[in-house]
Amino acid sequence: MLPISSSKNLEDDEDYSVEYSFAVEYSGPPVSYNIPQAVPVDIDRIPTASVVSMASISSNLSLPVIQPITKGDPLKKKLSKKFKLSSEDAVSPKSASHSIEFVGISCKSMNLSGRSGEIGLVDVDECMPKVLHGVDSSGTLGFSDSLDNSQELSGSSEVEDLKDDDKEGWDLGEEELSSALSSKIGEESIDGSPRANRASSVTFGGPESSDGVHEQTDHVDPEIFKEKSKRGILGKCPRVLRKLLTDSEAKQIMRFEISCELNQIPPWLVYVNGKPLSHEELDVLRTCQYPPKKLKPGKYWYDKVSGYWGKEGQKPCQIISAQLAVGDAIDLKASNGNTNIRINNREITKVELRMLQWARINCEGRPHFWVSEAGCYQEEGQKNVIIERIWDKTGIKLVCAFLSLPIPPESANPSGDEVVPKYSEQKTLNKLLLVGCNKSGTSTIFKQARMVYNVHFSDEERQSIKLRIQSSFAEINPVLQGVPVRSMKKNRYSIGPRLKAFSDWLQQVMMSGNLEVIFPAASRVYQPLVEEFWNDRALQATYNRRNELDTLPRLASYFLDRAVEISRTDYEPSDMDILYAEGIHSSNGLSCMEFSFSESTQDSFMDPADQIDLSQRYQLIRVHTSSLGENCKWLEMFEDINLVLYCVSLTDYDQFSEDANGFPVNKMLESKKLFERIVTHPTFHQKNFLLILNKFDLLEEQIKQVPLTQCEWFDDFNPVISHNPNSTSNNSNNTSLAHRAFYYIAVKFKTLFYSLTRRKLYVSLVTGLEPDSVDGAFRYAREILKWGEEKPIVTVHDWSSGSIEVSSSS
Ligand SMILES: Nc1nc2c(ncn2[C@@H]2O[C@H](COP(=O)(O)OP(=O)(O)OP(=O)(O)O)[C@@H](O)[C@H]2O)c(=O)[nH]1
Ligand SMILES: [Mg+2]
Repeated sequence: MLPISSSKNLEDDEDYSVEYSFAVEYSGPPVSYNIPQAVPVDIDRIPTASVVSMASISSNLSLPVIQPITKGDPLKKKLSKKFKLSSEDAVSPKSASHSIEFVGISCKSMNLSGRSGEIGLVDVDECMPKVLHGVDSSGTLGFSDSLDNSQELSGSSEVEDLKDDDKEGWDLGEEELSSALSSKIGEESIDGSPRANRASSVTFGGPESSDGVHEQTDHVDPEIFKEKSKRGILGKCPRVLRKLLTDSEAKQIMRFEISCELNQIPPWLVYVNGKPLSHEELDVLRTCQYPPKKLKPGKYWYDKVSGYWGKEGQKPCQIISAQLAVGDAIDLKASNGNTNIRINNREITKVELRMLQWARINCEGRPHFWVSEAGCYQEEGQKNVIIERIWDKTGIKLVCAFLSLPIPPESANPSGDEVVPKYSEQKTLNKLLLVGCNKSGTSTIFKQARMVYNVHFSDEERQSIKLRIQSSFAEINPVLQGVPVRSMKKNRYSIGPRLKAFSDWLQQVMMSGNLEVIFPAASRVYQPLVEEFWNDRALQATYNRRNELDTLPRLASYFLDRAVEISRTDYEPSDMDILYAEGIHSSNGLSCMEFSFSESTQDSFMDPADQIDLSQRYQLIRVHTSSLGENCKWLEMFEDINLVLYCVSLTDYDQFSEDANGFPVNKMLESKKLFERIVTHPTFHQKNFLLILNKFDLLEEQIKQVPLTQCEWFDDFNPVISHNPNSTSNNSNNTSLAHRAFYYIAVKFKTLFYSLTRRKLYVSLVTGLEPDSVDGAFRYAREILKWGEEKPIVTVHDWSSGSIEVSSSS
């Protein structure tokens, strides 16, 4: 039936979607199914509402207050059904006012206007934002405390009721509202179990959890879970409210929402060491110096002695203030550890054990430790032996950062040269481990990556780098001066007595180990001398023959060219200086940084399906082999690494180092041995490896002088023979020779890797000193990670067919 039009012609009426129906009572023969009952509509009882006053929240924001719907209205029943009120809720207890609260939202908001008895939809533009507050169980509409203005609504006795403690809040988002009103959906929107109502929060936001990710629900009280997921949207402004209000108004409302008493965490939903908290305990917890961050309802454990705090069954996530009178005594299995090692009567988790091992705390014999708030370890039964404060150990904070373990709150902003990256959720991080033999170039690649991905050096870091460069420069000078003097003709290479004295003094200072302390001041005093020293004919003559000096590191050339500038007090190291400087990360053999990729031109040519999410975070951990311990036993700390980058210097084939007994070992063979050890380490079982063949620029030079066969592993390298008759091999071209050598070495490692793991090794050709080259290698690493996600079991690649896939950016 079409609507009866009183004032308009049918043709003018736009809304043909409105349908009416009528029903008559069935009076036919009996049927086997239930016949729908028609409930007659009593026109007089259709609810009406009208704006009775304007409630002001602030000077420039007022919201219309709507007249309550009268008791026993059919609409009330309809609404309660839509909102799935349980029958007890719908039946009105005399004084309790259960309020459903929602903000007049959605582009079509509900207009319960005036007394004409019509309910219609109007455009938002035509009306003020409506706040429809609560149909309570007695059928009243009104404000709840969250707007904190119930006083202003005097005159309405129902409003007074809202001050009762026993209020019910509901999340009602725009979708629910509009759909409830347009009778499209209903059932799934709101759940109203009585206890949950007591605890549920009052929100202006939509019902969906902000990040769309819910925490693990098993073994979690459904009540806690519900409360937690609702809490996530507190203070988050729904889209529509943003459209309706100005920024500051919306912000103010959201602030009200957060501070509203009803929205505070119900203490009985926060369990600490198995016991729900009281109001007082929650207060203690919230107001202590270092409270738990973003506390939500849930089950937690708390170690009162040390302040460690975590979710039940999980490793610690924070260190809060110690000695708080909160919760019961801690349970041995609070964090679900299985290490047999206890800290303050809690069995610790595997990662915590790794942290202790890294800190070189002896964990043999299943010790039980007492750990103080300050981080002092004491073994039970050994009263006098107190191990130094764990937080004073070098590198420990870095270790915690990549193990995602908490550090003490007061040291969250550390000083000194330790860079502690911001803690990120483990699950979103892709972890890359960069490792290689001595001088393979790992720290150069690490520093280069820092520059490429804009992980800036702090002022403190720059300062310590500056001292390091200045002092290592000072180390070079005497070497340069001392060595040739003995072996070369005196008249040409010897220096004058004054400079000799200076050089001797430097050497003395170096031996005393005080160079870094003395040098900044010394550089000011001696800067003219350094300049003179440098310009000295003898030194220059020596410098010109620097290639003959084993003792002179290659990088010395770079710094010697800048000698005068570096020895100035106001010298600021450039990025290039930092890149070339050695020993910057050597204090603990461990460096760690987080980065993400910026968009590159390469990416824009990619198929959108292949493009990689730029918000992905990566963590690069560089570890020096000396920190891996005997037989690389500390590698087990890195079990959650996603990709191992193994770095090899291509020039190692003719270089030697000394083994433990003082015998020379070819460095390439040494690197091969370490590679085998790491690849076969149980921690890295089934992990992907990317081999970084580094220092290609140097290989190009070196291969002209020294054949690759110098290393016995490469004795069958024969670049003259070409299996492909079509290839125009040009062996006089050294670049191509270096490339051939690179391919050959890559295949050697691939063969080795395959024999050890039956898997494919990825290879990347790199020149660590070139940013694009390093960037290329990391982008390749990113692709490998992506393939790993798509097909977790990597198929074996047939490298023997002659095809070798490499990422080459040199
Ligand atoms: N020419 C050239 N030099 C490089 C390259 N990569 C590293 N180097 C130099 O090789 C030397 C050793 O590099 P590092 O990055 O310090 O090596 P490492 O792996 O950190 O080794 P440790 O110092 O033992 O920790 C440094 O002098 C670097 O400047 C490269 O690709 N080309
Ligand atoms: Mg280094």
